[in-house]
Amino acid sequence: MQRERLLKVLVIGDLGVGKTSIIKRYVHQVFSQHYRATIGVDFALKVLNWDHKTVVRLQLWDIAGQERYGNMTRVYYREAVGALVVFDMTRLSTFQAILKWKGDLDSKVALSNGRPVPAVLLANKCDQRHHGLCPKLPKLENFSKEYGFVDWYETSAKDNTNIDAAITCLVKSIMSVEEERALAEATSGACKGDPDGSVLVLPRFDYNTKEKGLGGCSGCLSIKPKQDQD
Ligand SMILES: Nc1nc2c(ncn2[C@@H]2O[C@H](COP(=O)(O)OP(=O)(O)OP(=O)(O)O)[C@@H](O)[C@H]2O)c(=O)[nH]1
Repeated sequence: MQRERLLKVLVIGDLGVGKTSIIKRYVHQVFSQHYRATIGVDFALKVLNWDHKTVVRLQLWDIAGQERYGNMTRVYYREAVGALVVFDMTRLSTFQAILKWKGDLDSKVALSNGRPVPAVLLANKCDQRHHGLCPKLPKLENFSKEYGFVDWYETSAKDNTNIDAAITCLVKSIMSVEEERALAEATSGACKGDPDGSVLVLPRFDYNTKEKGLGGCSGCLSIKPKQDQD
């Protein structure tokens, strides 16, 4: 029987960097030049046949760039297991904001062992490279390592460049964290409710009622939202 994993992934970054476009390209294979700012948060779901025994339900949370200074973000971040942190290659200010977004992420959600949730850095709109800031950017290879990103990609939602590759990289990283956790629990016998590791252990989001509930064993969630301080 196939196992199901529900993964909540955040897509964060400044206003207009292309978060919605990246999600639409990935989930629906479409792109629009038309810009309509996201209000609050939007969701998209993609189901992946990850391997012969696992189906991944990837829940992409499209968080409005304008929410950066809002009070709602802690709720959005809760129970996330990974993030795409996006900037626009043609706007330096959006790159300068990357560390604020990464800091925000790390301060609001962490793995149960206290480590940061996996995050991949996306330099979006690479089709506009000729108007871009490439010479002004630090080497993203070094930058992404230094600030704890799993990896980085130059992407274009418009041309469909590296969108699949970047998201697959993030999911791989999340799944390997999951495997490590499952292994640790199996060897320590910590998870009493799921002796054979076959139930869904991540939070579920009901798309019909828009309510969150826990799937499987609530005692062994792999992510732990930090305490609310708001
Ligand atoms: N050339 C080019 N334009 C892009 C790309 N991705 C997004 N855009 C354009 O950039 C604008 C903003 O894109 P959105 O996807 O709405 O940006 P967002 O980050 O979701 O914006 P907020 O919801 O306001 O935070 C739109 O006009 C898109 O068509 C890309 O890869 N290349």
